[in-house]
This record gives sequence, structure tokens and C-alpha cells, in this order.
Amino acid sequence: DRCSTTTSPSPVKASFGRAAGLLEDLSSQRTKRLVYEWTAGSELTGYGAARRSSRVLADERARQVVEVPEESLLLPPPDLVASRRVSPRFAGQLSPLGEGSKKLPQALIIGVKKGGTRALLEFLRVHPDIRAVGAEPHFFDRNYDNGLEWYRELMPKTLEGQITMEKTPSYFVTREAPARISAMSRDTKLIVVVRDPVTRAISDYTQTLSKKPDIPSFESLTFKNRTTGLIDTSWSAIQIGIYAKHLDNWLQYFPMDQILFVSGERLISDPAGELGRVQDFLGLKRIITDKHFYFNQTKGFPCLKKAEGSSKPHCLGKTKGRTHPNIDPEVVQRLRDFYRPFNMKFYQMTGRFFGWDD
Ligand SMILES: Nc1ncnc2c1ncn2[C@@H]1O[C@H](COP(=O)(O)OS(=O)(=O)O)[C@@H](OP(=O)(O)O)[C@H]1O
Repeated sequence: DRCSTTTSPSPVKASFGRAAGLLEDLSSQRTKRLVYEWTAGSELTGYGAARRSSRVLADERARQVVEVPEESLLLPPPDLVASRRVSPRFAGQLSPLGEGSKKLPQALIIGVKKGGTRALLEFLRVHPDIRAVGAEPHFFDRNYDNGLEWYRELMPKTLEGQITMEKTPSYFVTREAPARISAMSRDTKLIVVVRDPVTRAISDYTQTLSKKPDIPSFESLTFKNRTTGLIDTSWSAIQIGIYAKHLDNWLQYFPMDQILFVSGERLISDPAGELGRVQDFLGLKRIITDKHFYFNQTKGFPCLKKAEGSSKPHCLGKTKGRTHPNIDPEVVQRLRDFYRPFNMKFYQMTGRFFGWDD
């Protein structure tokens, strides 16, 4: 099993020996090749619409991409929620007759920021036994004072056996979040999408840059002192990637087998494979399979052949899959050296080798 969910910590060397050969293809260059192979593979196997897949068709699909504007993912103000005038868009999908009841989530995507959390949630929503909030509620960090009833009211209605979910990537780095989630329910299942911390930091910076074009360069924000090479670990773009440290905090409240780690890289190179693991973890039938995805050449990412509640192909919006600025390779290398010991610790803790360190 390439994506072993072994929970007992294994010695780092052993993890390497066992997994290095299997997962070495996660290095960035090889990921590109994998993505290509995966695309070619889907065209060869030719299921559904992909049977006719060609460059022309891919371009046609690219034009049909359904963009989800970011504003529509913003939460409504609390008074709107209280008076129940929340549009179904915010409250998630209603069941056909509007029956069911709003329940607190049984599973959460808690992080990491820029890891691929939106992609995972959008893919999971295809499952008939999953209902999810579209917006990020930020309940366990910013909105905790609104109370659990406010939170529950945001949730879509679900029927018996359906799982309610939401995603807020900042939970993973919020000190109080584990205790608060545990107080809601000790049985909450937690999912963390992790990505190479260096690319994650650059992705985070790229997002900030898109909103504030005047900020200093990535290189200058990285260092406290460029001459001594001292890294500014207080910069959130760097801090968030120290996964082992944040995970420690969660393990004070949740056992390891209640947390699933999804590889952000594999979510791109093999979405169906990662979705298979997630469905198993949630105790659901594996309904989302490779038949649900196609690789959109223009977007450069896997997309859904049919979005939830629609018959149209669906890629994530323009804010997902941004072009990153070129970063000084020396700075990238310095960051790789900085993260290496934390990554080793993280592989050891999770029992999974993510292949971020060459
Ligand atoms: N299928 C698909 N389509 C588009 N983008 C995808 C997909 N799968 C993963 N990704 C990666 O998701 C990155 C954004 O991560 P998040 O959704 O977690 O970001 S956020 O924290 O909610 O802002 C985003 O990061 P950037 O490439 O840096 O923009 C993508 O690389």
C-alpha cells in the first residue's frame, strides 16, 4: 500500500527504507511527470467523456470551467443566520424535499492553508453521504464566541447516515482549536491536507501578493537577518509549515487514528487515490473514483467531470493554481534545510513518507 495509514510511529530510517522507493516520485519534478502520466493514463483507459478526450475537447472543457467566485464563499453575517434567511448556497445543498436536520460536523478539514483544502472539499461533496458548508466558518478560531448553536445553524441539513463537514485551514495552527473541537465531540474526525512546506510558503506569499502588491519580496521576508541566514520563524508563511510542532498540539487531545493526513501533491497527481483513503477514513463506500475526474490541460489540474448537483465539468476558480513568482534558489535551498528536521519528525509521527526532501 503506497499510502499506508500506519499510525504507530516508526523510526525515521525505517520509514525511509520502506517508503523511499515507493514514494520518491513525489519530488516536484517527478510530480509533473506523474501528472502527465496520469492524464495520458486517463485518456488511454478512456472512461466516459474521457474516451473522446483530445486537446480540442480539453480546450472546450476549459472554456466551460465553472468558476466559483471567492465572494460567494464568504459567510453571511450572524444576524442573517439567526433569522434563518440564509440562502442554500451558504447553507450547503438541501436534500430534494428540504428534509433532514442541521447537525454539528462529524468531520473537519482543519488544514493546512494552501494545502489543497478547497479541492478536497469540492471533491468530497460529490459523495451522496457527505454534506458540507461552502464557506469557511472559522468557528474554532475567530467565531467561537458566537456559540455552538450559531455554528450548527450554518450547517446544511442532513439525513440519517450523512456526514456533515466543513473546512477551515487555519484551525491546524490555532492553539485553542484542539480543545474546542474536542469539547464539541471527542469523536470528531480530522483531516489535514499537507503540502511541501516550502512550496506551501511560496503559495501563501503568492496569495498575499495578489491582494497587496506592495509587500516586500519573499526573500527579504524569509530572513530575520539575510547575512547570517537566520530565518524568521515568526512569519506565518514559514510558521505554518512546521507541521510536527502543530501536530504535537493536536495529539494532546486526539489520538493519531482520528487524524488523516492527505498528501497535497498526490491530491493533484492521483486525486482518486487520495479520495479513496479519505472515504475509507470516513467509513464511507468508495463512490468517488477515477471516473469522476479529468485532467484539464489548460488549468493544469484535475477537475470534476460533474460538479455536485450539476452536470457540467467543474474546475476550481482562478485563485487556485496561481503562478508562483521565481524565488532565489539559494533561499529555497536554505528553507529546505530549515524544514528538513521538522519534516523528518512529521514523517515519523504520521508513519507516512511525503517525499518533500530530496
Ligand atoms: N484540483 C485542483 N485545482 C486547483 N488547485 C488545486 C487542486 N488540487 C490542489 N490544488 C492546490 O490547492 C492550492 C490551494 O490550497 P487551499 O484550497 O487549501 O487554499 S486556501 O488555504 O483555502 O486558500 C493551490 O495552490 P496554488 O497552486 O499555490 O494556488 C493548488 O496548488
